[in-house]
Amino acid sequence: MSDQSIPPSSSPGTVRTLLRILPFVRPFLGRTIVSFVVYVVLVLVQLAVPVVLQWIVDGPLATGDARQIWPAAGLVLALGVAEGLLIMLRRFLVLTPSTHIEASMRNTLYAKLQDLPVAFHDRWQSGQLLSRAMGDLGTIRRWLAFGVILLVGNVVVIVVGFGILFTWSWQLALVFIVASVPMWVVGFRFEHRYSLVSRRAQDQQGDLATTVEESVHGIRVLKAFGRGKHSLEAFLRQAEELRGTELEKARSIAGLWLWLLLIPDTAFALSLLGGVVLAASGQLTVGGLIAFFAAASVLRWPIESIGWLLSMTFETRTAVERLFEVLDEPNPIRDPEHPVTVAEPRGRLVFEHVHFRYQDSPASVPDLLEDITLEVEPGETMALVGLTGSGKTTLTALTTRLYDVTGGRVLIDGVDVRDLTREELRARIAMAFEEATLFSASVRENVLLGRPELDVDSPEGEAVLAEALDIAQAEFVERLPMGADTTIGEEGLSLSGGQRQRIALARAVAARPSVLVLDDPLSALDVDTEARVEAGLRRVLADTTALVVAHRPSTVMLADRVALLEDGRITDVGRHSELLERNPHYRHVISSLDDDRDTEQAPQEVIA
Ligand SMILES: Nc1ncnc2c1ncn2[C@@H]1O[C@H](COP(=O)(O)OP(=O)(O)OP(=O)(O)O)[C@@H](O)[C@H]1O
Repeated sequence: MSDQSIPPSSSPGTVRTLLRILPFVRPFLGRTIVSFVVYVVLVLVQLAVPVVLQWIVDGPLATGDARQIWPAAGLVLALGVAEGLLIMLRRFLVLTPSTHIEASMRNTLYAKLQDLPVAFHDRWQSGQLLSRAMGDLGTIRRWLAFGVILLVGNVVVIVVGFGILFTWSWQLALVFIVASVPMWVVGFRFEHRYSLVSRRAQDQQGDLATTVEESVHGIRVLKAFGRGKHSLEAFLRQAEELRGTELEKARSIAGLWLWLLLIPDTAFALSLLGGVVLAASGQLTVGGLIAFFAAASVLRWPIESIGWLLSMTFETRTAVERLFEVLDEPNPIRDPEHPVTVAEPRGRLVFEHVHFRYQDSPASVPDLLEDITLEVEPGETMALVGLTGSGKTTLTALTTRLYDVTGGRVLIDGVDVRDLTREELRARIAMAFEEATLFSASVRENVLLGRPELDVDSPEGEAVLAEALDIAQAEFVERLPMGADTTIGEEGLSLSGGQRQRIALARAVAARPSVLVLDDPLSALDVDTEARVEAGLRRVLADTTALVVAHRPSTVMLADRVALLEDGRITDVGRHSELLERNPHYRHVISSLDDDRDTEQAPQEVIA
């Protein structure tokens, strides 16, 4: 089971949980109530047929008055037509609201996922989120369209129906009701068992979705390492587990069904016995007896349906719980109540006694970043250098609040980044990562992602695009089948690692930020292309502040100054040549970078 599950026993009751979707339902509450009323009227119309029957049997049939038969038959026909029309009306009324409600919940969930910080996404499996956005919301929609209306409607109808039965014969009605009581006991016992197993099944579906997603994503690795069979076996194990849980669910429902069929049948049989005795002793008319059983037959479906409606309701409760586990997730990285704006953006980036530790790191482990103080002046390019795992990527992530500092401050142009709205902050600082993520959209849309104010097809958009592609040396775009309009990303054309990185770099450049944060975005490029990209970047970086994580000596050469990160601390800052001269650890890092990444370039060339 996934980490995200909570045992239903520790969660609030079913009704309270289900009521949480009320804000989404409220705009359609009127229509939902009307469809509920229509359903109750529908079943009451069905219940009216036995009343007419009784009247026919005890009236015209008993007296032999043929003239009254026709109006009675006409009434039964009218009731049948009314029933058909009401069924149509009910379906029409429920379908539109339920799809709207599902869409609005899905939009809210998506917006929440976008808003939640990276730390949340670090913890949650994507399949679990996917299964909530698709499967769970579908379950809620089906319940809103049919489940809740049938459930509440059927309960009302059962109560009214029992009332009618009482007016015909209180003795028979009593027998019928008493004999039905065990059904409610079975229903209550079912709730707890079914909630547990239904939660487990929904979590396992999420885990399975994660496995499918991961293996589709990592298909190359699986094939390259010949792990397809192993991965299939693991998948089958998980699928088998889910099948077992689904079977358990089905068995649980089957057990309930047994009682839900057996009990009304027994109640029926007992009242039939009593009815015959009452009719024989003259305490009940024949018409009354027929009407009683006709009405009891109409009540059979509402009584029997309670079983699956209950299971549907408990499944929906689980779906609602799973939905709100995400929607309730607090977001510590929020916009300030009284945001400040940077009056004159110049691009001065300052880390002031910054501390940081990941949320899940044990208390015994020291902070990952300790007392970082670093000033990057406007227009300056600062390279961050350190051994692998020293915290370079983490430090860059603090600039745009992908994570918040746990101590100290990050300032841009003198303003704490937490005092700006996230929108303003992320307009001031653009990032490019080593792992270039592209979206299923055209090259143009991917590159201009950070310029929402620009019409992508306008001449201005075209100019920004051309300049950014030129700086990133992404001239290959012209040779794509539809140039910059070619769809790339998962649904489009596959690009090489280096091509992807250049598009991502162009995206960061096109955002025209005051500060550019580059986390080793040139790692997949060959030396020649890297040199050309660097020349292009030098033009941009001349008036843009840049913080560049360097994994290659050649990237270090791009920088005005270098900050050396050693075990989470900045231990030296200075020009590359100065550091080489005075800092043995720097020499060690540079030569190890050289060995790791740049075997084709001699160390002397770099140091020179
Ligand atoms: N999301 C995360 N949650 C918990 N720990 C993390 C997370 N991301 C990174 N770490 C840990 O933080 C440490 C520093 O990682 P970071 O990626 O910042 O180092 P780096 O210097 O950029 O490394 P590299 O040069 O290999 O890219 C590592 O020990 C890593 O395991």
